[in-house]
Amino acid sequence: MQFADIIIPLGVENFFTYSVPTEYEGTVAVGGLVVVSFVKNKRYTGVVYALHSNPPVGFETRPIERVIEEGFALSASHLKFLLWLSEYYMAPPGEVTRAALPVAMRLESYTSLCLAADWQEDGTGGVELSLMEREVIGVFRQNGEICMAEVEKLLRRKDVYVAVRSLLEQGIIQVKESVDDLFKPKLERLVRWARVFSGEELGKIIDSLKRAKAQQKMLCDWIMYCDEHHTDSLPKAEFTGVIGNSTAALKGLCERGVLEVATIEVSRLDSTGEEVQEMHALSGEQERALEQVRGHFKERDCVLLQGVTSSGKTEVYIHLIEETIRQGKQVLYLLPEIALTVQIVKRLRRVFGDRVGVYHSGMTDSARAEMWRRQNGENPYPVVLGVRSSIFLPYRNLGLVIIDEEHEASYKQKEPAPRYHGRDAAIMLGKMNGAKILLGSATPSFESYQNAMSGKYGFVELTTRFGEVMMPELMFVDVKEYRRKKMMKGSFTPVLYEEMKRVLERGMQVILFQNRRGYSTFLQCNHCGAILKCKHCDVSMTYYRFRNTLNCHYCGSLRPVPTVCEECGQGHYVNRTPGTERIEEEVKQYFPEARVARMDLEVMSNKVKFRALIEEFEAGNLDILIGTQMVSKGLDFERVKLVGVMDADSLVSFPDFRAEERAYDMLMQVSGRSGRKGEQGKVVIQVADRENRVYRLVEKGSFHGFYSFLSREREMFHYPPFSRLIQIELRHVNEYSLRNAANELARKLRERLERRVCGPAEPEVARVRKMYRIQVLIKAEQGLSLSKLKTFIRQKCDELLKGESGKGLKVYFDVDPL
Ligand SMILES: Nc1ncnc2c1ncn2[C@@H]1O[C@H](COP(=O)(O)OP(=O)(O)OP(=O)(O)O)[C@@H](O)[C@H]1O
Ligand SMILES: [Zn+2]
Repeated sequence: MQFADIIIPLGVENFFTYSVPTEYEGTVAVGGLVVVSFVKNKRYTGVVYALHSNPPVGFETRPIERVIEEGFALSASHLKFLLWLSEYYMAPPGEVTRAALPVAMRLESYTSLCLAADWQEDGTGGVELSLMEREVIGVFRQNGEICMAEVEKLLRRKDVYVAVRSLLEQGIIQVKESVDDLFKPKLERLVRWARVFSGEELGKIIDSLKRAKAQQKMLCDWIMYCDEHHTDSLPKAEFTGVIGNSTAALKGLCERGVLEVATIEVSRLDSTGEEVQEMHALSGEQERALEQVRGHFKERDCVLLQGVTSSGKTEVYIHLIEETIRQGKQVLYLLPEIALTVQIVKRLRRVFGDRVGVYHSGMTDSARAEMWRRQNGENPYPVVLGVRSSIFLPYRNLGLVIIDEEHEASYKQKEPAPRYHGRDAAIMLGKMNGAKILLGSATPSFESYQNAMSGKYGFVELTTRFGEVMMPELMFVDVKEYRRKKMMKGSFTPVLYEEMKRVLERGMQVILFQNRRGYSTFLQCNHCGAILKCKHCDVSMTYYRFRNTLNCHYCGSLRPVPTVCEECGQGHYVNRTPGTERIEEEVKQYFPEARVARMDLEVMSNKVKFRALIEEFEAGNLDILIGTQMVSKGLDFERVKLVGVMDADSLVSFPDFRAEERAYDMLMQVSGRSGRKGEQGKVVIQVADRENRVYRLVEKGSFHGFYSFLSREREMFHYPPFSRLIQIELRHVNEYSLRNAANELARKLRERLERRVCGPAEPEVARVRKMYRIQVLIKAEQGLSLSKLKTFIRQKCDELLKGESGKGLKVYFDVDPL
């Protein structure tokens, strides 16, 4: 008899052994997806970890219920990579699998399902439904939204999985937790010419429409549009927006056989159809850099490309991508945030057209599954552009991994586990696949820079901006002084105000950077000074003026603003520190003529809005863009001549050993948006703490100097890149039990690890979702075996969990925390 060890996509340790029914012997393979029933007969889609013939002792195995079609099996190397992630980041393999597979692929008993909104009785496209499928449809019709376990219960059968899956694939039912329907071909309504008309014919038709003015106008507009845009069709929604929204007129034209509304099937994966263009020729310096990168790749896997902002790193990448795919290999191009994909995808598609696939969390689940299946199939995209989760896609023949803006903290997955670093995981992915890895940044992370300086990575520099453009002029302005003299205009010093005026008068653009979101970060009582905090988390709530509510960024709870102070009952709440919204309001007051837009998480959550915003700004239809760190990096706008940093001190003042590195990066990056083409740009940095050493280091402008200066301290205090960190976080509803447990753990760990153990310490936010949190940090010097260390830590945590203080305790690991 054959047995299979299965990874269940849940946060449980271990593998689970199932028996392989004879009918499936030979079909079940390592890496394959199978359906099994787990605790309480709930069904899950698991991954086969190993096959063997050793019956487990002490319990009866249950059989694998079903093997999922091939298109979704993980390759051996893919599985190996996931297991490496699990091991390195101390996350159960199930948790890694959960992160790796799109929801649509790991259908499980709890997944909520319902009938597709637009499904109608005759919507099967002529496919005959099985009896079981019809029964399942019946259950959904009566019950609305239910999960698979309930379908099984209602039908009193255990074998509904096949039917459910088949209905899912036909788009008759859909997964509720995903926005879109699953595996269902996406349909789009298209307005187009009913047939080809000659100019003469059209003339006649227009004449004949004399008494149907609306139709005549619509037709004329349509003809003009088609001419201008070299097109002959338009999605219905756009047609309504661009040409006109008179349903009657459109209907009239259709009835006359001039236009038609067709329903066509489209892929969810954006495609362009745009014509591809030649790559830009590289400048002398870029050519030299490319040559050096190639040279290093002969000896090393990893190269760090440090290029000042607007030096054309992206152009160098493009040349490398071209070479790689010419050799028939794949490229993974990683970016830290979705925000940056908008512009880069355009630049890549201009050169590589439809050979570029995009993958990120903003896509619907079906689109992600479609992409997954495609990459696993015969005709995968040669180039994948995506955020950190793209490391989970299948790769056939990876030749190059590019990690752009490699210093970005947003590469790190924070919650939920696995808490992996996109950059580091991608490096490993590249190595496991024998690919070359290029890290790029204007302000490399200390970790990568240290690797470059020690010779572990190749190191290549671009020191000038493309096109002999000058680096921007930096102006530090002391806010305190202007406050004292009462010369501030709201949050603007006269210096920034005047510079803005000058730039706007010349028809150029301004970016204002404010490191916060919301109308103001917090509300404070004007009588007793109490700060309004979240009731569940130990953190101040953010005030959103436009809906007059408070929002907790940690647990997400919302509440209205109390009229009197909850502490003293006398004062009322006033805004402190201005956020992006408040800056926007002030800009409107001081620059009433200017066209202003705001870009922050709020706006970002809407993909369409966000893309439109970037396009508007690019096209020059906006004058001022106000934003949080999203505006600070990677974006490439020609006409920005001034960047204003509203409050630089807020960058420096975090209680974190990386705060200064981050502040430096941020200031360099945001400055990098100014004057990227043509004449030199300016940057006005408003500060109160003028003497801060970070500002002095920024002024000096030497990254190497900055690194040398700060890395001495890092080395002295055993911080990365001179050590590795592992953070253990404990959570409990009871603060007292938590403290006890944490002290006990720290004591146990100290027995062997001694001074490498720091804490327990309360994190900045000591309570989240009613759970108290406390952290113990382990510093591991170079040379210490990490895997032994992890085994030891895990062992001590297990002891703790099994003991008296383990009740109700939760333990989380974060390896290389940021
Ligand atoms: N060889 C080239 N030919 C034509 N245009 C170029 C060339 N190199 C760079 N550019 C243009 O200069 C601008 C800046 O280049 P790019 O965005 O690649 O810089 P970057 O180094 O990636 O900057 P950042 O670090 O700020 O993201 C872009 O608009 C790019 O199209
Ligand atoms: Zn909260």
